[in-house]
Amino acid sequence: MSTGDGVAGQWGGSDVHFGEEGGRLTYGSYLRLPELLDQQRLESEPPAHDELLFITIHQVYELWFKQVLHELTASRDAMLSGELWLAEHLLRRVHTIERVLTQQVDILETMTPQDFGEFRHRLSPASGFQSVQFREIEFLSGAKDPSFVRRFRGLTAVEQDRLARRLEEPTLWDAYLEVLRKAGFDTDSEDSVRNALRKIAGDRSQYAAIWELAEALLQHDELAAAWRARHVVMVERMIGTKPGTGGSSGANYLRSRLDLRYYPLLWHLRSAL
Ligand code: HEM
Ligand SMILES: N[C@@H](CC(=O)c1ccccc1NC=O)C(=O)O
Repeated sequence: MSTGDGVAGQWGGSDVHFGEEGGRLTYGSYLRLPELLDQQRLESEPPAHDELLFITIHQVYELWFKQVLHELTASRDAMLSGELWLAEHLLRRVHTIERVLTQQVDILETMTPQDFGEFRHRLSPASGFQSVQFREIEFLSGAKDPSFVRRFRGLTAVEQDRLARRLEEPTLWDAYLEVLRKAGFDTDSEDSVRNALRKIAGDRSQYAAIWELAEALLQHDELAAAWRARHVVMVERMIGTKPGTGGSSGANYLRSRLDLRYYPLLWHLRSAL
């Protein structure tokens, strides 16, 4: 309800107080800011100046991972229910978030290796390798690899359950194959899928929605690859060839993951166009 504030009131005049109507929801209570802003606890003692940045960056990543999972799950479901425009719309939002995720590396790179060294030794054996949401995104996208679940240490029951469910449920690629089947294509073998993709690519006016969806999936794949590439170069800049706190060989291990692609058939298609 309006309080009928005048111009003076709009600029903070004494008679008008914004945000007091009903006296219930506020900016801080809605966004749970007291809780959110109390979650940055440093391990270093005395406190290392850059550790707040390190924690904040990772927490922001995890918030965006949560959003990405929300959108990818809905995109997958939209494909399964035949709402192709919605599936594509949500994937495009994911692309925008993924670009931000890669750009965020710039912020972390304002930290020098010396300043990282002030608290790095406190982090072991914790590592980004243990990010459950990151692995959920990989599984949901199509790169299901149960060996990662076995290699995780210290997962809570809830986290174990989340990963187990992601291993069971359909991936984005499974959903795309369902789209192909509904459009009348045979998907029984890899060869038949290749043929379907070639046909779609060769007749975009007839298969516009299915083609654009494939392009959106490929874009998601490319943006994930760009993050991996950016991350490993940052790692080399920060720790050179040292082993990782998570127990891997470090940059060497990360380089072994650079060739990962969620949708190899969409990439192979390129050679046939
Ligand atoms: C100073 C910055 C960073 C360094 C030096 C670093 C280093 C590493 C290393 C060495 C690994 C291999 C696992 C191990 O620890 O043995 C790793 C994995 C990983 N890191 Fe980072 N990291 C940094 C920042 C980040 C950030 C900001 C994120 C964002 C969430 C992140 C996410 C990950 C993920 C998801 C993995 C697993 C990758 C995979 O298995 O393919 N890292 N990191
Ligand atoms: N694995 C990194 C440490 C690190 O970056 C990290 C440590 C704890 C939680 C998240 C991390 N981020 C990415 O791996 C290292 O070996 O220096």
